[in-house]
Amino acid sequence: MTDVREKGPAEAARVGVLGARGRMGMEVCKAVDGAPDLELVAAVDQGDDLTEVADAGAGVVVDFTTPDAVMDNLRWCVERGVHAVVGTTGFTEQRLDQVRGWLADRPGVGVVIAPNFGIGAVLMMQFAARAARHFESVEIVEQHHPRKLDAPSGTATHTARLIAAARAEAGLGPAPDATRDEVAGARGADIDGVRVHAVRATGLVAHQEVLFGTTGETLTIRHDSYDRASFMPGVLLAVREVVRRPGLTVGLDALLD
Ligand SMILES: NC(=O)C1=CN([C@@H]2O[C@H](COP(=O)(O)OP(=O)(O)OC[C@H]3O[C@@H](n4cnc5c(N)ncnc54)[C@H](O)[C@@H]3O)[C@@H](O)[C@H]2O)C=CC1
Ligand SMILES: O=C(O)C1=N[C@H](C(=O)O)C[C@H](O)C1
Repeated sequence: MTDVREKGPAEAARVGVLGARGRMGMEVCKAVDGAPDLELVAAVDQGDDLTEVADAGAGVVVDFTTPDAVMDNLRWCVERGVHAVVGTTGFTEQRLDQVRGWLADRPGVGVVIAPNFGIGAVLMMQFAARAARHFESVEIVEQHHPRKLDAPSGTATHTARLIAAARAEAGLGPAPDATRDEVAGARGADIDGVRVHAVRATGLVAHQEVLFGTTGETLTIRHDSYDRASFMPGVLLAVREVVRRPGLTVGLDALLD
């Protein structure tokens, strides 16, 4: 089995895309194709053989598939020394630990997993984490196109966890809420004590509001992706950086600093 660490930088710029016929995959193929320093060498979707990626000599794989498919894909990449950039959702702490376990056996391999590659979305999450300790109330409303398979979104889940950690560190208890759910789900999902509401509507792409409240004031932090092109600068940044970052990197934050 060829290991990417035995390959030169030219091979590391050879990119394979998994989920290539999906909404994000198609956009990634276009972006990689248009980047002068990168070469699209494999475009794979469900039913295709992953060995296409190895045969094409891809040094980096980008995965935008489904939460059901991504773990097998990622394991396949790590075992073959292929760096991976992953946008697919569904990463629990348990899944991240599993990836860390695979990487422990392949110390030169890099994996970047980001719930959102939009630069504005990354900043929105950072701003929300910063604001969290100053407000007793917080709720998240994520809004997406109706063909999205999962709810709540990976971005909303990640944001909720960041906010919950910041609230715990600041010694904040649960947000005040005397409401009784008359209909199941009326108050949204509870992620680490943060309420998350998922809206699906035709015309939307990917949007999120974080609403904070305290005595006499509210703060709303909102991000909108109107086009999947918004994710591409972040994806290309990760493709270029992942070869220099062995191990697991979660989120784009470290790559933007
Ligand atoms: N991190 C980020 O910035 C973003 C993440 N996403 C996430 O990316 C994922 C994909 O989103 P979309 O492109 O909208 O979905 P999509 O449903 O349009 O595309 C998924 C594609 O993966 C293919 N696929 C399924 N199993 C496969 C396998 N085993 N091997 C190869 N291909 C396989 C499907 O046939 C489909 O073409 C979702 O989890 C979504 O939440 C979406 C947008 C941005
Ligand atoms: O499915 C999508 O479209 C998106 N998925 C990601 C998520 O679940 O957070 C990122 C973005 O919101 C678009």
